[in-house]
Amino acid sequence: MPEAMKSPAYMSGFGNDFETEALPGALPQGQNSPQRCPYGLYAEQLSGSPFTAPRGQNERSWLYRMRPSVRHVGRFHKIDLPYWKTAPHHVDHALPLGQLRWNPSPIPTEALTFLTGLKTMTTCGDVNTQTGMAAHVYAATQPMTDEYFYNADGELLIVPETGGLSIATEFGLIEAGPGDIALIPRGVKFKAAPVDGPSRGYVCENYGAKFRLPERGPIGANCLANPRDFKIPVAAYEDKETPCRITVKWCGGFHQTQIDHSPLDVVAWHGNYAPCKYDLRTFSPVGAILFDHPDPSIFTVLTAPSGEAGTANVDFVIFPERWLVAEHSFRPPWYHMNIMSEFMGLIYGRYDAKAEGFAPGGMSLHNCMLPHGPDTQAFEAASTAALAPVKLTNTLAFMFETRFPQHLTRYAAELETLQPDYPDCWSGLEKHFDPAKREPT
Ligand SMILES: O=C(O)Cc1cc(O)ccc1O
Ligand SMILES: [Fe+2]
Repeated sequence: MPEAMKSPAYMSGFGNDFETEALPGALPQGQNSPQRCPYGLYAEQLSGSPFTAPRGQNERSWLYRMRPSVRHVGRFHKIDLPYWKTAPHHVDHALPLGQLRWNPSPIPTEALTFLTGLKTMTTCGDVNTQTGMAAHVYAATQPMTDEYFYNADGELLIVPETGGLSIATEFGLIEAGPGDIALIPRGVKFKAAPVDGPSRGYVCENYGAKFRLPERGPIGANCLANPRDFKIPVAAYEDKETPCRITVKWCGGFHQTQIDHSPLDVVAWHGNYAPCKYDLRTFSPVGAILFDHPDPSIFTVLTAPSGEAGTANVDFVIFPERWLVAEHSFRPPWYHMNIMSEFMGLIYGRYDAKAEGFAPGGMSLHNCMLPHGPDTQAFEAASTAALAPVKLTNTLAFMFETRFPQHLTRYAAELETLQPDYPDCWSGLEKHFDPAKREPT
């Protein structure tokens, strides 16, 4: 009988209704809640949407476990995770408004877990009204061995950039490396361990409605993120009777409880509320095949709606490898100001609008209505380049784009990796206007 989760195995399909059992016959058939469950398990429902949510958005799973969650979680004491901040979070730094960019933080040498190594860069919205999000960075050098966590405040979209994470959840084991994302729904217990050396990356904590696949509209039934490329773990459990700690994040506070066993004791489960992983390199981009630069919404991998049509609580957008073929066009992003707030990171390679200064593991923040666009070098190169088809290779940037203004934490404002001269990247954009000369030079 497996006592610990060893190697991951997955099922396919975003939001499907799955059933999986780690022991034969562990999953009750034909009903959810038999008088007595197989193997002496307890039945427990985990609801990710209100019971009465419309069928298409109704999300819940049934878990068959050694002990109900009430035996894992309760009798808390408060703990402090001082770098993990939650909206609404009052501004406690002196940094004025501006376009911001940070170099990557060095990988730490001290012992940090995914939890203790997580630091908040921005927050927005309000966790109490289940709106908004937080953008975090994490650096983990140590596994969460007998430490478990769940987040009542939102789901976690984890974006590894260096090293990978092995994430043991109640639903089974997920491994995610650079180029993958992992999505851990609100309320799902897990522990994370770095694999391949220390792991560094980004996290979007989504306080709002769960991430879902965007509509494809006239694109049709295929391309962008295809549902079958989302991988959902098969059931796997720990049967471990050792002292363990569970930390719960609840409305911005951290609460801990001690137990004498592992909470990852789910032997079988069925339902459509489950963690998953996705390889961003399986995203099939659709773009401009004749001229002009489309809005980046064509690269939306997942969207968390806000309730107002087309106005996301947060979109997760990527800028993957792709061909640039547009004729008589300025191919990089245009200069723009946006009502939405854009937090960006780089997983590998270079970003075409900022070939220098935006490094893997680094970040930028272009907040609500703050102008930005290609740096001087990128503008000049793209304005004069021969417009042959060009493949952008070795590049994977992403954006957490939210309808809410993003407020900087003190940690982010005072980070020594903040680039004080970032706005200078546009200072070479000179006036070329000449009323006597219509033809561009
Ligand atoms: O600002 C950015 O670099 C992100 C971005 C990319 C793009 O192609 C169009 C708009 C946009 O905000
Ligand atoms: Fe932008």
